[in-house]
Amino acid sequence: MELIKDLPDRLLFAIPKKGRLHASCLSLLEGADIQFHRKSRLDIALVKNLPIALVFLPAGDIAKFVGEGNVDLGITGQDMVAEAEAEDKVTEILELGFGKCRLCVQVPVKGGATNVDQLVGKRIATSFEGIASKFFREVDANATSASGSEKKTELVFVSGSVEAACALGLADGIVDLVESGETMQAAGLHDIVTILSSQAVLIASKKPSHPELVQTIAGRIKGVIAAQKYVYINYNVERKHLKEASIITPGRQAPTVSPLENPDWVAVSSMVLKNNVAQTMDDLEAIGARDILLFAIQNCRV
Ligand SMILES: Nc1ncnc2c1ncn2[C@@H]1O[C@H](COP(=O)(O)OP(=O)(O)OP(=O)(O)O)[C@@H](O)[C@H]1O
Ligand SMILES: O=P(O)(O)OC[C@H]1O[C@H](OP(=O)(O)OP(=O)(O)O)[C@H](O)[C@@H]1O
Repeated sequence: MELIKDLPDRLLFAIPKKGRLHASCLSLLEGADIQFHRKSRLDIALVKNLPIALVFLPAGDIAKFVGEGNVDLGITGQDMVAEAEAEDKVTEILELGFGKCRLCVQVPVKGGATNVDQLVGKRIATSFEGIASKFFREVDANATSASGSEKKTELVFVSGSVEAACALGLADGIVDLVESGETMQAAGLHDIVTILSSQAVLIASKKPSHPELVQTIAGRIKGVIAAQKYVYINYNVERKHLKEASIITPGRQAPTVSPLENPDWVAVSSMVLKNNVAQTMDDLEAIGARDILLFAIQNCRV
């Protein structure tokens, strides 16, 4: 942290130093033209073309540091923000669309609890101590008011490989992240409750040192994300089908319509959502559109 004190004129931007979010963060930085060279094993890198210093930190620490104002800006998971109890201490600027997962209560498929009430008084292994204890305090309190018995669920802290805890006899259930469900299934577990859904977010401290730069970075990152979400479509269609075509490809404001030499036809171009683009092309073909071309958008501001 001493080094950071030597960087008063730069905005401090925290990036997960490894793990699930690291690679996507690097490609966002590249897309936003935030140029830096990270020297081997150094966790601070000066950005060449903007007054920013990147700080590479564990994803779990980023919410805390942004919340306390030690760094101005950061990327981490919403789960980490909740675990650090930093929801009110940071400004969530933007959901980034990657790192999507759910924090779930998981139990053994064979012989495990079928609902969380059956876990009252049992042992739960997790690395999400804060969220899990808050959740089970409530479960315990509800059970107490329903039955009068004052059993407390015991939390067992483990820092990784949480899914192994039940098989090792350490716990009767776990609280951990699920994305594809492969890790959970491989461990013979299934989820019975989702405590929260999460994705990576850009967060800022309440009083960033360079508020205008925060806006610049947010705008650039928004552009990169929008560019990943949309493609640009261009096609020719008979003028008499323009109304239907405009419904299929409405664009963000309206489609761009250009006249052709043949007055019965027009050329249309529009941004369309990438995840539905095959259906969009099928629908255009069905109304007689021709020469349908699709272009990747490298970057945009929308
Ligand atoms: N399987 C997954 N799919 C999608 N996102 C995930 C997945 N697992 C974790 N994440 C997201 O990535 C964040 C960091 O998870 P990761 O497992 O890389 O962290 P870690 O190993 O605890 O962190 P560290 O790098 O500090 O050791 C999580 O808080 C969550 O938001
Ligand atoms: O549902 P899935 O797609 O299988 O993903 C879930 C797994 O991903 C995360 O761990 P990760 O693989 O990042 O390793 P870690 O446990 O070392 O953090 C999480 O802790 C789960 O174990």
